Amino acid sequence: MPVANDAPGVDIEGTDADAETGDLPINELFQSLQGEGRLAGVPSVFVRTSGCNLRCWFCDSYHTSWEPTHDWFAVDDVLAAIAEYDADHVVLTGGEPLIHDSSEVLLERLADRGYHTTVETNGTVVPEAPIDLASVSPKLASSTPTADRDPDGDGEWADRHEERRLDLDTLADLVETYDTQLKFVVTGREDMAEIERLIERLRDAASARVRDDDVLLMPEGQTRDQLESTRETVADLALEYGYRYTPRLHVDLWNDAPGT
Ligand SMILES: C[S@@+](CC[C@H](N)C(=O)[O-])C[C@H]1O[C@@H](n2cnc3c(N)ncnc32)[C@H](O)[C@@H]1O
Ligand SMILES: Nc1nc2[nH]cc(C(=O)O)c2c(=O)[nH]1
Ligand code: SF4
Ligand SMILES: [Mg+2]
Repeated sequence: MPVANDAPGVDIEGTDADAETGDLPINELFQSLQGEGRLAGVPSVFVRTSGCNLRCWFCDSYHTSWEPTHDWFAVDDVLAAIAEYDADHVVLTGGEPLIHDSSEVLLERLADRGYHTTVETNGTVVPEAPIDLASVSPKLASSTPTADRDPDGDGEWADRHEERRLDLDTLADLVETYDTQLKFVVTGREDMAEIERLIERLRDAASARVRDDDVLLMPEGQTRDQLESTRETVADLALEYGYRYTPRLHVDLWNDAPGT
């Protein structure tokens, strides 16, 4: 599916056209190897919705967050596009896929058809839908688009991002409801205190167990060159703290090429 350039805007709360028509704003749909997390290396079809309720300064999917582009597709057409590929695994990502009500419909239909589903989410929304692996990436303070790091202006999103990025009850609800991995984008050692504190609070708040194994550290970097300077530090931190390390296989393999 092509990336559209002149589609109508996406309401950041996900309460716009999709609520009325049941359509989803799709930025891209492609097959690749899952590049991140527990299922890294597994051939998967990626469905990338457009629109996000956050604005990480480092977002590697700029055209779903800072400057969203998409075409609107009926859920049935998304399913037909997925069926074109010989794949058992589907990854629903974005943008933030769970701001769209129709993502729940898509996930129901994918489960009916026997697909294994992973949802890549920032952990601010709890859906009512079947998900095999909730790949939750809670956003740390180092993700906030302060004026000096805003890719698109002068920090006008910083306060909203800061207010929304973490909600402990929502994270607890997610880990209680789904098989969950917690995948943190790590920019450096400074992030570790916040991760440790968050995991501690989540363990207190949630009735489900959160194992060290469920916590993954992922180096920040949109390109091979950027990863070159972060990956070893993050690998060392995983060893030091006893959490998992996850590579960004797709970036190692294909750099920042679209549709990978
Ligand atoms: C584009 S996001 C879409 C899903 C959801 N909005 C989220 O953030 O989890 C997909 C994954 O890429 C990660 N990511 C985005 N930009 C990144 C970067 N510059 N370096 C490393 N990971 C990044 C996110 O944390 C998330 O795990
Ligand atoms: N190959 C590949 N693996 C991924 N895992 C999570 C991705 C995402 O953008 O959510 C992603 C992606 O964009 N490409
Ligand atoms: S939450 Fe995900 S899609 Fe949204 S800006 Fe951050 S990385 Fe990008
Ligand atoms: Mg990606």
